[in-house]
Amino acid sequence: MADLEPNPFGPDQPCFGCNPDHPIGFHLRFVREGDEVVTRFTPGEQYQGPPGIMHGGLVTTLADEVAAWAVIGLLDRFGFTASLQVRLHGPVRIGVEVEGRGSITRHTSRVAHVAVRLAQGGVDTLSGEFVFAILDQAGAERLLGGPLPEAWRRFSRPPT
Ligand SMILES: CCCCC/C=C\C/C=C\C/C=C\C/C=C\CCCC(=O)SCCNC(=O)CCNC(=O)[C@H](O)C(C)(C)COP(=O)(O)OP(=O)(O)OC[C@H]1O[C@@H](n2cnc3c(N)ncnc32)[C@H](O)[C@@H]1OP(=O)(O)O
Repeated sequence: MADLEPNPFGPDQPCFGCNPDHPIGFHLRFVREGDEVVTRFTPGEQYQGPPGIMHGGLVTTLADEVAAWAVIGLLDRFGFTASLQVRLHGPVRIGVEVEGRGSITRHTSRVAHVAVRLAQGGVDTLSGEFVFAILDQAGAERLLGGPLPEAWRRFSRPPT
């Protein structure tokens, strides 16, 4: 098990899922366990939909972040979420630790497919399949609307 560098994109990155100082974000950190990235997160009351239950869209956001970190931590690339399919098997209870696991099911230099599972108390609450587009520097700059900071460039696909 190895801790992944918690903020490879630096202190100014704004991510809801993983910026450690985000005012309302998830503040996720990840470890690598073999071919998986793993996070643990206890949802607070601010993430409720129905009383006592985490909002399904936020559960999906949590899974999206796990999937994104599978690409970062296992492929050393940054992927932009291109599609996702999730199944919510059971409620995610507020105040109970969630374990999230992500792994790469297949990938090329341009696309990565990621499987995610979320569980509480060993019982699966979500399973999902995500597709990420891995862009070259020019593509990432077009999508982001400006130049990539130097430290982010190594996460892009080499130009073809
Ligand atoms: C890369 C440098 C580093 C950038 C770092 C950025 C930020 C860092 C800072 C802080 C962040 C830290 C952590 C963040 C962690 C997680 C955040 C979660 C992730 C996100 O929240 S991210 C935002 C939401 N996300 C979007 O905002 C994308 C909107 N969308 C698009 O912008 C386009 O839709 C795009 C670009 C996805 C595709 O555009 P496109 O198709 O024009 O691109 P392109 O042609 O290059 O496709 C390339 C290959 O992907 C294949 N492909 C595409 N889509 C596919 C699919 N659905 N299924 C199967 N294959 C697919 C094509 O078929 C082709 O494959 P092939 O080449 O083999 O034909």
